[in-house]
Amino acid sequence: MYQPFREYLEQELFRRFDLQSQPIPPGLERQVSDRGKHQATIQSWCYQCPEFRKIRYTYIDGGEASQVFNSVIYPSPCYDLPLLGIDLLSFGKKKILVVLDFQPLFRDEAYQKKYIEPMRELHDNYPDLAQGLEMKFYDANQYFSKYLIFAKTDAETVENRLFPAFRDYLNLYWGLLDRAEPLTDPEEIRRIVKAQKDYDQYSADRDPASGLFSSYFGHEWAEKFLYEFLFADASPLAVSQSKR
Ligand SMILES: C=CC1=C(C)/C(=C/c2[nH]c(/C=C3N=C(/C=C4\NC(=O)C(C)=C4C=C)C(C)=C\3CCC(=O)O)c(CCC(=O)O)c2C)NC1=O
Repeated sequence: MYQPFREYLEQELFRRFDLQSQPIPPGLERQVSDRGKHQATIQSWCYQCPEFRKIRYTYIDGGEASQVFNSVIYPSPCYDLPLLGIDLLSFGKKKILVVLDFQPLFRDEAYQKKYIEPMRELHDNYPDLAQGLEMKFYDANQYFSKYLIFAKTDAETVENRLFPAFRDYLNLYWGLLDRAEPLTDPEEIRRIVKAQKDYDQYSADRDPASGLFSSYFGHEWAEKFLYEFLFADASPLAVSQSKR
């Protein structure tokens, strides 16, 4: 269902950037689950280039039971650009949740003006995809912008509305990168390294997918996938481990 989104992202990346494949820890790149009623395959890709220190995306194909396309693009720490975050989910055809955002590293006004305000026009063009839903797992004020795409929707809207929105948001993101001036002050660069690391820790601790991974591929695999691939700069919390 979301394969055209993955293909489009991939084409854009290869066309615009000089990508280098990055290794994915053994066993995490591809996995097949027979645990559920339906077989599910999870596959991931990882690259880097001078502009982006980590580009990762994952596709879960569980037939009609589950289709997921998830991606995070981390700019090189000499750019204070937001992360590009994509989470497109479909469970059993009826439950379709789509999220797409430029995930801000900082919340000051200058940052908002520079990176978030430019999203406003797109956001306003897609009111059906920007439903202002409440978040249960995450804090909407942390690492999310006010102009994100966040909708509970249907397959037709995914095809006819989300796909053009996806192209528009991606184009805007590449444009922001084009206009961004690389930082040279080591202090400023360190601040970005830290902010991206904090994002990983926050996201790993709250990721609503960990139960899904565990149910398909087992707890051990799920922990490894979360802390060694998806959010590799996060460390497992003692508390959250004992909770699980
Ligand atoms: C392969 C990894 C991966 C998967 C499969 C995944 C799935 C995933 N994301 C979810 C919600 C969500 N996901 C996001 C957003 C994001 N999530 C992101 O990983 C990114 C990059 C964004 C940013 C666009 C939001 C905002 C929600 C709703 C959570 C809430 O209500 O708090 C949910 C809960 C759906 C529900 O029952 O309501 C799942 C299972 N998350 C993952 O990280």
